Amino acid sequence: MPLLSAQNIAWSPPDSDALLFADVDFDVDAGERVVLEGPSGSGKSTLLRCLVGLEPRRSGTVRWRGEPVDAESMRRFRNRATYVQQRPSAISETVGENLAFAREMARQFAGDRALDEDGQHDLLERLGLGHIGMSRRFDDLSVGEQQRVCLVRALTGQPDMLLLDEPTSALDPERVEQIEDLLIAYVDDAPDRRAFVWVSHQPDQIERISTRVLDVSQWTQERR
Ligand SMILES: Nc1ncnc2c1ncn2[C@@H]1O[C@H](COP(=O)(O)OP(=O)(O)OP(=O)(O)O)[C@@H](O)[C@H]1O
Repeated sequence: MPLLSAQNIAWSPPDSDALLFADVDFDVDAGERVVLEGPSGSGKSTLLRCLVGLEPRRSGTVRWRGEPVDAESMRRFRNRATYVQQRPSAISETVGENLAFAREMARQFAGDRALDEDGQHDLLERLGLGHIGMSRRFDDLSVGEQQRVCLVRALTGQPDMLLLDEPTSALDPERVEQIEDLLIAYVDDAPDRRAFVWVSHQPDQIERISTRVLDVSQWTQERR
């Protein structure tokens, strides 16, 4: 059974009937590293946001391990299939508070599997942020630093699926490959239960990270 199924999903902006995309239908199996590609404005970010219920769909169903995701199961789903948005944002003021909040959420949904403070620090170190001050304001970090803190936040619950919207867009090439290697290994270490869906439009990156590529423009509609 697939980890995630998107079935017949369509979306239009709240104030319009003009569909941006329709008939979106795909499965993601455990062990897969799927890239969502497509031209700018084709709807890659919006589709990810639809999958995790942050954009209201016009139609369609999202299934997690075969079960439809509804309002009741949404929080649990988001903790098993964790979304990392394109523009990093703070959930609390300081770096330390952001990480503590992630641990708190992860404890609720992932129990013993969740990373503790040491686990988060190991990860920060692997991402080149070993010395970052816990009292620094998240909003004062560079975007590249924020992206890496967001990745640590997302990995704290050790989710089965990562839904990643251009998570390396603000980083230098060396750091980009470090993060790619880390996330590839994350899936490949538990291919029977983990996968990612990663929005990217850089051909060299797509080549390095993907086992399958989905082009969103196959679902994009002519806009009136
Ligand atoms: N809430 C919204 N209301 C109105 N229009 C929206 C909304 N969200 C997205 N759009 C529009 O939908 C289109 C697709 O946006 P989206 O960010 O999903 O594209 P993308 O493929 O991720 O682009 P990029 O590669 O540039 O990040 C854009 O024209 C955008 O302006």
